[in-house]
Amino acid sequence: MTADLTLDTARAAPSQSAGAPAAVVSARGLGLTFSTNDGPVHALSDVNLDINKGEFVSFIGPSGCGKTTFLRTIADLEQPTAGTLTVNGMSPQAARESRAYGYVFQAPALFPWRTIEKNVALPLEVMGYAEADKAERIRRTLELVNLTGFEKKFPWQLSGGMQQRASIARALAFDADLLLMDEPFGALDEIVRDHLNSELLKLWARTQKTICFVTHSIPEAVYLSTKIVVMSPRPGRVTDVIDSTLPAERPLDIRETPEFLAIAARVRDGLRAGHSYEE
Ligand SMILES: Nc1ncnc2c1ncn2[C@@H]1O[C@H](COP(=O)(O)OP(=O)(O)OP(=O)(O)O)[C@@H](O)[C@H]1O
Repeated sequence: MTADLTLDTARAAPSQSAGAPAAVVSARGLGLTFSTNDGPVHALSDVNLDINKGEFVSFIGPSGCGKTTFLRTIADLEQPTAGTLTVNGMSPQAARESRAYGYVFQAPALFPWRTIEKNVALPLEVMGYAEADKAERIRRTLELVNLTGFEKKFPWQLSGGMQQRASIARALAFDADLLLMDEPFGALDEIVRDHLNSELLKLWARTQKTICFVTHSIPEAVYLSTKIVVMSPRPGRVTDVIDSTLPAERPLDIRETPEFLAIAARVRDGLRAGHSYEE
């Protein structure tokens, strides 16, 4: 069953100032059907969702439930075939043109022939930032992700976790308020992932960005998020939206608390309900 997806927008995110929450992303009846040689693929169906300023929202669900498609639609890399989607109150195209978001991909996607600082500089070069401003932004964002001192290294001289931190720095360099992260830590081992999760939470608290984060991991989703969006495939739809009751301050051992485990259990139930083992 598809849950009532009209969300509680009154619950203030930690970084939000008083007053009506501003929806950074708003989807109403959003659908996206791909036409393929094998017939239509319903990647997204009737998605209704508001993501407010300063929220950390995770998208979780089995392979093919439309998580990446939803992120790509926000980023104007895919076009909806039904419903509406706004980003900062604008069309996704207008939001993209106003550089509303930074995108962090599954793999670090750094250019191997560029140093770390030159990789972070890339979007700033494309956008024509002045030299001094560019240098200051590179310094600041590398400091944010704890990569000060690694400016002149090449990506292949860094560990996988450090490379992914450099990708995050690149996505943050031009001060977009919205960060779209598609399974950024999926390929990393658990210890590194734990570390990056807690670093990401600190970074989020410091920068007050709105973050949309795709993951397959229940603990990761529960640990990071103010809101967890559970999705199911065929057609890709939202089956549950969980507002986290965990405090903003989250040491890693919060994952053993009853409150954490209760949220994780609800996510697991949502995933089970939408999962077919026959396919
Ligand atoms: N360009 C495309 N053309 C046709 N079908 C597509 C295209 N992109 C995605 N799909 C299909 O749309 C559905 C949703 O895909 P999507 O990548 O959004 O899922 P996902 O939840 O991100 O999966 P995963 O967890 O495996 O990354 C899948 O059935 C996929 O095969």
